[in-house]
Amino acid sequence: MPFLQLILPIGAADPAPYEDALLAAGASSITLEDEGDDPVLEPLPGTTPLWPRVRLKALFEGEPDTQELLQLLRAELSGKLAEPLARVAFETLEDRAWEREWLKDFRPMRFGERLWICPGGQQPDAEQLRAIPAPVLIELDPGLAFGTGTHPTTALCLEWLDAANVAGARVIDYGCGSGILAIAAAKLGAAEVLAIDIDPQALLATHDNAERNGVAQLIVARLVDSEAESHGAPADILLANILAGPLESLAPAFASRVRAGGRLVLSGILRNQAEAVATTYAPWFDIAPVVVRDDWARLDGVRRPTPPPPRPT
Ligand SMILES: C[S@@+](CC[C@H](N)C(=O)[O-])C[C@H]1O[C@@H](n2cnc3c(N)ncnc32)[C@H](O)[C@@H]1O
Repeated sequence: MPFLQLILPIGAADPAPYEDALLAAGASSITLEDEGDDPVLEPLPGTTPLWPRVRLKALFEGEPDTQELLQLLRAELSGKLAEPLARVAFETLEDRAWEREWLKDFRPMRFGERLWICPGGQQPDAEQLRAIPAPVLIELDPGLAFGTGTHPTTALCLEWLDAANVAGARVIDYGCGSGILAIAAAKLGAAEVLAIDIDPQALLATHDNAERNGVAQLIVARLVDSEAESHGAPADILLANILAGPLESLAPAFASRVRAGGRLVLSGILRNQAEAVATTYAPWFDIAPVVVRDDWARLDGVRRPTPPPPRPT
């Protein structure tokens, strides 16, 4: 299936409303880049720019009508917010081009002390491996899904997993993409992992990668809708590398899905969005100081016990 890629330069404006509008219009993934040399737009009042100029790239499955898509986005973004739509561009990505896009810079990479992510068929140098007491190798082909480790948001989660004790844990990977975090958790000793996504391609990739790594029996992959009504016991660890907007909306749901004392890891958050996301989660979680890499922030926290209801007087 081809993908339509929408390229939207937003200058120095806050990306959050554009991410929300693109998700509402059906985007299955969004990335942000430094826009480089394009002309500058004025920052909106009260916003802090991430880079001097930012460009969003959003992927839509199939061949949606670009005029209808623009109408939807205009309806979501009124007034001054809609101005950058005058500079929007579209391109069609065939499946194979999209796969190559993720794979082009993909070599075995190490995260933390032990974790190696290896693209299909490649191995780290024997000498590099000898230096590590108990290396954990993950063979990965992201297929059409996000998650190779090359993105700082994924790297921040992999490093957290490497440093954490996940042995015997019940883990949720919310927004699993390629399954990279679910598989890392399983290979580091998690007892079971529930991998959830809105994108069927992500579930396929997670399933294939779990089999490739011999951990398919530990990982259940589910579409978000089919999973929502039937969730089981609260998890020991919930990881979610999505975007700030959906993470904020999901806070009450995540609070109900992590046991008291359980751990939460949130990624996909821009540095300047971290404080707002932390505040949203503060009613349920003790949030540790933010960890930042290349303008991306990771938040992690521990679920506080829910206080018992007040006794009737
Ligand atoms: C940035 S990728 C992360 C993939 C992988 N977990 C990683 O860390 O590299 C975000 C994934 O979350 C999924 N996603 C986005 N919004 C979601 C939502 N509201 N519920 C569930 N999954 C979502 C996307 O389809 C995508 O596969």
